[in-house]
Amino acid sequence: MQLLKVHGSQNQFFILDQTKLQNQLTDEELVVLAKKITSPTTGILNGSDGVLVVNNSKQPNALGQMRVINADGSEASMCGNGLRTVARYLSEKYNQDEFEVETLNANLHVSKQADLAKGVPSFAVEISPVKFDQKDIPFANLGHQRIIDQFIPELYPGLKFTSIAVPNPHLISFVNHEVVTSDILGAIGKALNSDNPYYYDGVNVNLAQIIDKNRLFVRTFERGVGFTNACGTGMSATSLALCLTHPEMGELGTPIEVYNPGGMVKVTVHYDHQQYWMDLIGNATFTDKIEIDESDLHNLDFSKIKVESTGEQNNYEKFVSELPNYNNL
Ligand SMILES: N[C@@H](CCC[C@H](N)C(=O)O)C(=O)O
Repeated sequence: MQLLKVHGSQNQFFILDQTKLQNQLTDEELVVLAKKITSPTTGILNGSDGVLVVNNSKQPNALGQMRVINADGSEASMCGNGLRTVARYLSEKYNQDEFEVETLNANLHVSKQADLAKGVPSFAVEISPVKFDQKDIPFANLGHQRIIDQFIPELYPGLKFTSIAVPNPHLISFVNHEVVTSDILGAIGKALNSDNPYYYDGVNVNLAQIIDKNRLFVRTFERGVGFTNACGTGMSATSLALCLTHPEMGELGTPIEVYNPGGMVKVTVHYDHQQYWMDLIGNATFTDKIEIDESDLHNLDFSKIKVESTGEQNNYEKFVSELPNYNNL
């Protein structure tokens, strides 16, 4: 059995293709596997942010199904960076360049794109459905049905927030460089992802600096994970928030470059039939192939694994070294 270690903008995952197993892992086994394999101490290759589970899809138009298990064992409805890597995996498995992938709430369109740089494969993935209402995100006790560019001192004094489900839940604030690189992200992220009266299911928290027209730098504290190098749905939700709250800086229908601590993606925000949706384009990098016996996978025994590097990480690092650096953390 082969696992893959992959990343999109250094948002790290293991891909587990359940269709290759004689006996598929149960949901309970997936939870304990995710908790162990993603940990920097008990996991493989310094862990990851989550596990992407590939299954056959029963939907007629989808080439496969992706489930997203966060590092803490919770299941997310979507993962934008992860979907790019699953899109590449299915594209190579079935030799198709454009298709749909079933996710928890929707079948999403994906397509192979030109390499971002030499040896840096790239995919575009649809981010939708987009929702704004309290019940769809969800949040409570904030005195709003929708949160779009509102000061909410209960969440953090002096910052304006926007909250969007894509369909996993996001909270976004546009801030200056000092704030984006400060420990405020951790303070808000930890408060809203532990027992709290506002985001009672947790929320992905994104702080964004507007660098220029159609150019952002975004840091994310992820629900079920913590600090991450990048969050694809977060950067997509933040690009939509930019178009809504700062239309002079973010244009619908035009690629927005979103820099993050792990690299850069491009997000195009669309508005059709009274619905928003986004295209997220970025790398889909496979760093390592991991051979593990199926029985060892069930028993969570990583002691006999064989790891083979793909060599793609060097290409990715060269690509990142040529990007402008807005990080300065
Ligand atoms: N990293 C992801 C989002 C993963 C899910 C998130 N932790 C949640 O629980 O909503 C991305 O790239 O979108």
